[in-house]
Amino acid sequence: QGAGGGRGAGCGVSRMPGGGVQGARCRLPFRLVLNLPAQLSSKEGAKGLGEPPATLPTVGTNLTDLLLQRKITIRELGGCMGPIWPSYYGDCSAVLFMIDAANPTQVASSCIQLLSLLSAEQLASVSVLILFNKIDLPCYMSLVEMKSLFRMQDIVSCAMQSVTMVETSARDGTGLPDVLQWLQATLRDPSCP
Ligand SMILES: Nc1nc2c(ncn2[C@@H]2O[C@H](COP(=O)(O)OP(=O)(O)OP(=O)(O)O)[C@@H](O)[C@H]2O)c(=O)[nH]1
Ligand SMILES: [Mg+2]
Repeated sequence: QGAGGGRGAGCGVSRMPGGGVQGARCRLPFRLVLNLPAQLSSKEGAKGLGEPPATLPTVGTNLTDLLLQRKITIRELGGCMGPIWPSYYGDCSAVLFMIDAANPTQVASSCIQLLSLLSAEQLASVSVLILFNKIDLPCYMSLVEMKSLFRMQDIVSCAMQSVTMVETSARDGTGLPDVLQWLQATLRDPSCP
């Protein structure tokens, strides 16, 4: 999800250029992280999110620092980088798996990618938040529809991880306070790696 809207100076968030991996441009309905509003900081909490930043197509990988209880770095990996996602698993404390809820043609490939991620040994003790994004679009699929299409009940009951789901719009900011609360609670948990 376009993480290029960096305007972090003085507001608790800084964005850095990508880590050097620049994949070919392609659009897939899933990726690992999201863009959070630049106003995000531990002082302001979920109530101070303000206007969401602009969204942009994902190119390669993007890094964003958030100041919560401590500094955390969010790495966004584009869907087309799926083959090299595992190289980042070892350094991961939480996973945000973002799905394009307005793209029914890619549900199957998103589901396969999700299953592969959930079955990775290195992520066995890492909590996972699934974001059904783009719910601002008129054609988006509801949470009930997405859960049914993904057979989410089966996936969650077989997963080693704690799996949570939320509907979001990176465009208008819907659901982002929930994402922030989940991140804070997850990272506060002593069992978080
Ligand atoms: N309407 C709407 N558009 C969004 C939202 N999030 C991102 N976009 C836009 O959707 C377009 C495609 O972005 P993505 O769906 O992230 O696809 P991509 O970045 O090309 O590829 P991946 O992130 O690797 O899947 C871009 O122009 C984004 O700005 C959203 O919540 N709502
Ligand atoms: Mg993207």
